[in-house]
Amino acid sequence: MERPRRDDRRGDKMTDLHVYDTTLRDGAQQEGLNLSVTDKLAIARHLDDLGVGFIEGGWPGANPKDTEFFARAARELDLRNATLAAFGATRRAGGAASTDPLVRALVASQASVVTLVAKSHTGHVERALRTTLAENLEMIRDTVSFLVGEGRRVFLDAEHFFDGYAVDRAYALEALRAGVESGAEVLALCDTNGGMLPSQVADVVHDVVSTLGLADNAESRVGIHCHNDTGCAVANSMAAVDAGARHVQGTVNGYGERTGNADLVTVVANLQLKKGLEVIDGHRLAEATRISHAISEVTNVPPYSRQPYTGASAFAHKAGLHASAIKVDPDLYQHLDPKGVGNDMRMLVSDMAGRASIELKARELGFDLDASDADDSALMQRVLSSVKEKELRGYTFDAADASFELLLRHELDGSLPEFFTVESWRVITDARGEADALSEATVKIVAGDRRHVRTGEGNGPVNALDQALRSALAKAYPEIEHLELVDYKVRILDAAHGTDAVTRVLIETTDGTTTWTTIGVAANILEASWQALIESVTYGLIRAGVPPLT
Ligand SMILES: CC(=O)SCCNC(=O)CCNC(=O)[C@H](O)C(C)(C)COP(=O)(O)OP(=O)(O)OC[C@H]1O[C@@H](n2cnc3c(N)ncnc32)[C@H](O)[C@@H]1OP(=O)(O)O
Ligand SMILES: CC(=O)C(=O)O
Repeated sequence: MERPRRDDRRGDKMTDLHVYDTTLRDGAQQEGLNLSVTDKLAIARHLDDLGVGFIEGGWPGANPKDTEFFARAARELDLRNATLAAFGATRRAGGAASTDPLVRALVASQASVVTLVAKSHTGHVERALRTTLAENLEMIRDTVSFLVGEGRRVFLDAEHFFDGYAVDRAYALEALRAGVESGAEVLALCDTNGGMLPSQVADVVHDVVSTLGLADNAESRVGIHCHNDTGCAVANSMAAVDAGARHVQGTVNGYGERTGNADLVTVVANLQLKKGLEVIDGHRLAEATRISHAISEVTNVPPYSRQPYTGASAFAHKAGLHASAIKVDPDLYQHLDPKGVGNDMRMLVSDMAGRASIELKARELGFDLDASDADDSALMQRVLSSVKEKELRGYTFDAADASFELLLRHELDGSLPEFFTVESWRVITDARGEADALSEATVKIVAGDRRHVRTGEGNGPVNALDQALRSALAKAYPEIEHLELVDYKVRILDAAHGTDAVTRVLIETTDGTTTWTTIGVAANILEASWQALIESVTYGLIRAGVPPLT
């Protein structure tokens, strides 16, 4: 086995600040997030593309999956930017690091960096470890020096550091000293319970840096690891860096135990784009939105639309007043150019829109309208009135871009391209004995010069309608085969009316490259679904460039 080189400095970036990712370890401690070895390898590749300095891969020896991850990583991962770190704990009380099976597993992982969680809070030493304060310091010294002797760079995660500092500052600092004196390169101060506020973090980090003499050029550095229980994980990380921390930990999308960890992308973007510290290559930061979403695909946790910088709504504008100023200069309502993090500005059209919103949205969709032209201006007013009137009835166009585009096209051309006419549709649902209920739909349409009558079966009425409609259109429009319904959402509006309430249906469709959403609103759930289905198909055929009947 090739011995890892302790002088491998790949994780050290141009600005002297480590960007240390723990998505695969602390991120994986999030409720409901479960990664296979293959998922972890895929995420590691994304993190390397993002340009982080270190990727904490997991805890080898603690479970077979993480052990296998490191074995496969050694064979399969060709990291260009990042260094892989193995996470583990100091040795057991009363034992020896050299014979501790979990410490040996860290060595066997072949990772050149080992991050050790160590106790620095007297109460945790006495009550959780159930050992003496002196033995805990010995556990740190023994484990760090053993791993350094094995050629590893050792980073120390001082667990519950801030709480421990409040209870017994001298002991918390003593735990760090034990690490430094044994060769630990990083002393990451952990806000394990996530209860700190930025001013507290700043004061403690400042004290640690000055008391232990760990300012800029010292061999060891102070790091920060924050949880988000006060909603301050990012702010606390920033405060720590301001106070002298030179190693910052976090996870992509803020995954982690309880309320999560500091979102590393937000921290990096703040450091880079707000404070001018080049902590990762600039062109890599411009991939951040794509990478954050790609990682969401792997974790199967839907992306949070309001995630700072990378969320779908991070640069989406709904209010008419905002749009009218953005028309003059996007900077008037944006804190930076979304391109810096690979995101895009979007205009949302709703009942809060004004004519400027319609003009900008139309431009985003490829229609050049000019507010100074009287005809265009009148058209924008008609579209706006139609949007507002429909939103009053339950439509919501900011969630249904494709339906808005159809409405706009209708106003522009006086009608929509007609691909088919609907004669009738109906659905029956049949339940027999213990078997699951099945639905059957019949659709009668005219497409081209022929009438098509088709039935479709499905596990629900909308599925059956979709099947029947596709079957009826397949001959005239073979392109329909590429369209797939990927999501269906129903909301009952004004529930106070019970079954008389209005139903809003949103349907998301894909053609394999793009997805779009259409909307239907009606008293009857099937009628609302049918409207959304018809718009989804119409939009799909327009996108595919299919010539209409009219
Ligand atoms: C703050 C953090 O998030 S740190 C990361 C936490 N992550 C995890 O716990 C996930 C992986 N953990 C595991 O798979 C298991 O807990 C293992 C394999 C590590 C240990 O499992 P077990 O041997 O069954 O022990 P168990 O989980 O019940 O208890 C943890 C033991 O580690 C000890 N321990 C806790 N922290 C440390 C430390 N920093 N150094 C040494 N020992 C420690 C505890 O005192 C306890 O000892 P005990 O068994 O003598 O009571
Ligand atoms: C080490 C770690 O994850 C913590 O203290 O939160």
